Amino acid sequence: MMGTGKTTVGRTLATKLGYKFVDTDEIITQVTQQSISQVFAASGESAFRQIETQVLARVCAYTHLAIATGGGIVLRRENWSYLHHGLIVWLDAPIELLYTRLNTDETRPLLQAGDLRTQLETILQQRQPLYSQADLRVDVTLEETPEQLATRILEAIPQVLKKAGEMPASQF
Ligand SMILES: Nc1ncnc2c1ncn2[C@@H]1O[C@H](COP(=O)(O)OP(=O)(O)O)[C@@H](O)[C@H]1O
Ligand SMILES: O=C(O)C1=C[C@@H](OP(=O)(O)O)[C@@H](O)[C@H](O)C1
Ligand SMILES: [Mg+2]
Repeated sequence: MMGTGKTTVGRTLATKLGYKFVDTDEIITQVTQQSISQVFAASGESAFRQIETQVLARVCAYTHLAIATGGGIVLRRENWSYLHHGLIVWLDAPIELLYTRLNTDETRPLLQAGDLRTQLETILQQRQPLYSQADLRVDVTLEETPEQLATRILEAIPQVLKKAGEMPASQF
């Protein structure tokens, strides 16, 4: 979800892994030469989603890469086939934490109209079933630094891989 720390923690996680790092929003900004807000304003959300899918389709092919996506990446079914090239981490954060972080933020076009708490609740409710399809869920707390969160993710990954290895062939 927006504001959970994907961009920030993803970068730290990549460093810890010795991986390269990309953020799909940053690539979209580079390719379009526009901020995310400008893309939404000039071309609309649906055009943004199309570019987002194209970017994900490219970056998912790489190994040794940590990818931070935008929180809406889960919305298109097509994106899941690309996401599943890797291990999908869901940073799960309570509304209050998101509110604290995004209260004065103007860079997320989907949160600029109406009451922020209501907006966050509505979007999170719609997306929760999609986020829960991730391989690993990590609870985000206000106290933990990006560094600490990245360490916790790293520590949890072997368990996810072990579980996947234990799955009977019929699950695939
Ligand atoms: N663990 C953290 N502790 C404190 N602030 C954080 C943490 N993770 C992210 N932030 C801050 O919260 C805001 C949103 O983080 P960001 O990485 O952009 O989230 P996302 O990419 O998921 O939308 C940024 O201002 C970032 O500096
Ligand atoms: O959740 C979303 O629909 C979006 C999340 C944003 O990225 P972050 O999740 O990094 O804020 C950005 O892609 C765009 O504003 C739409
Ligand atoms: Mg981000």
